Amino acid sequence: MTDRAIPGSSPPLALQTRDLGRQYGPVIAAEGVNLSVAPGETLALLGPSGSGKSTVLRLIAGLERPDAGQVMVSGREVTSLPPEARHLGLVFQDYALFPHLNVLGNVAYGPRRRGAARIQAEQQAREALQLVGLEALERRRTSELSGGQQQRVALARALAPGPPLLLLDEPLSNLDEQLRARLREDLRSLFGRLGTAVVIVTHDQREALALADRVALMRAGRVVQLGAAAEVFAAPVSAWAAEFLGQPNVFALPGQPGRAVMVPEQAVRLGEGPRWPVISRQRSERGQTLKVAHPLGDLTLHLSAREAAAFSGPELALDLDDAGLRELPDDRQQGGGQGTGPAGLTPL
Ligand SMILES: Nc1ncnc2c1ncn2[C@@H]1O[C@H](COP(=O)(O)OP(=O)(O)OP(=O)(O)O)[C@@H](O)[C@H]1O
Repeated sequence: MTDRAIPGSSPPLALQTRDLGRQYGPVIAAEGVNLSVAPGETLALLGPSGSGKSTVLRLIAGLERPDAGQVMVSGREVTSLPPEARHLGLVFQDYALFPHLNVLGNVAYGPRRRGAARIQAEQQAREALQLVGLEALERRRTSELSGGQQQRVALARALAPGPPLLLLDEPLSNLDEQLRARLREDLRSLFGRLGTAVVIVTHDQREALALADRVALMRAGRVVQLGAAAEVFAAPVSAWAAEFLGQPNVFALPGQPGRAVMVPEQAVRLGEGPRWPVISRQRSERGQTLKVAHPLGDLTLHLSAREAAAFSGPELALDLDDAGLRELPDDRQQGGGQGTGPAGLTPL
């Protein structure tokens, strides 16, 4: 998949990868990965477990060497450089903080390593701690922090040297749902203020939609869709992509092998047309989740409390708005990206 062209006169892209590939024995972890991230832009690498997201991030970081392709950071080719020579901020899942250093010491570590004098490094560290709202805790030992606070220290540590590109691998994965939601908000506003380019790995669709300007959807080592976050979610390229992005109603088209149809809920008109049996009703946060036996397949519908009260019988009348349906290639049987072992990792 080709990313957009680089205009000649604009500032260099914060990141560009060209045909990046990495294989582990028979497993193709990344293949033909072309990404670009403009300064200040956030790109999410989204995909199921085993689809190659972390591999791509490690290749960008220099923690792994690619078998093929190139990595450019701020217009400079860095493919053969070690991580510390790439001037990147890294926050990985196991964000090990240094236990023998306090919060300030942890965050000042990066600038010190880059040659800053102690006073200057601590100044940069304090600015980074302020960005993540932890300036009051600079003297704390890291073992005396909550999980969310440790996560913020890790982020401040990555930000302190002022890297033009920040790489985050599932940065919210070890936190409970409430904290995740709060940090998601914080990160979004932080990215907006910083102007740093960000690549964030996530398998969580909501996180990608909340944080990223653009999304690269990965399956079996390949980028299968790349675009503005809202567009990717609204217009998935295939039945597999639609289901992974959370569309419950994707059905094989009868008599048309390899073709499927996606029925977005906006295309369902309740209370008109033929009546279909309701198979199940479940209470949800918003109202009710219904399953309706429709000739296309079992339709899952989310009704508000008011709609649920209005349509409470054993049957539901509904009509589909043809213009709102999307016909898609049905690639769901091709396997890959579910982390189910080599058989599930054949590239598309
Ligand atoms: N060091 C390694 N040795 C062998 N195989 C590896 C190695 N690292 C990754 N793989 C394999 O490469 C594939 C892609 O892994 P990767 O960790 O990049 O996926 P991911 O999308 O980040 O998954 P997750 O969301 O579970 O972290 C997987 O099949 C994985 O088992």
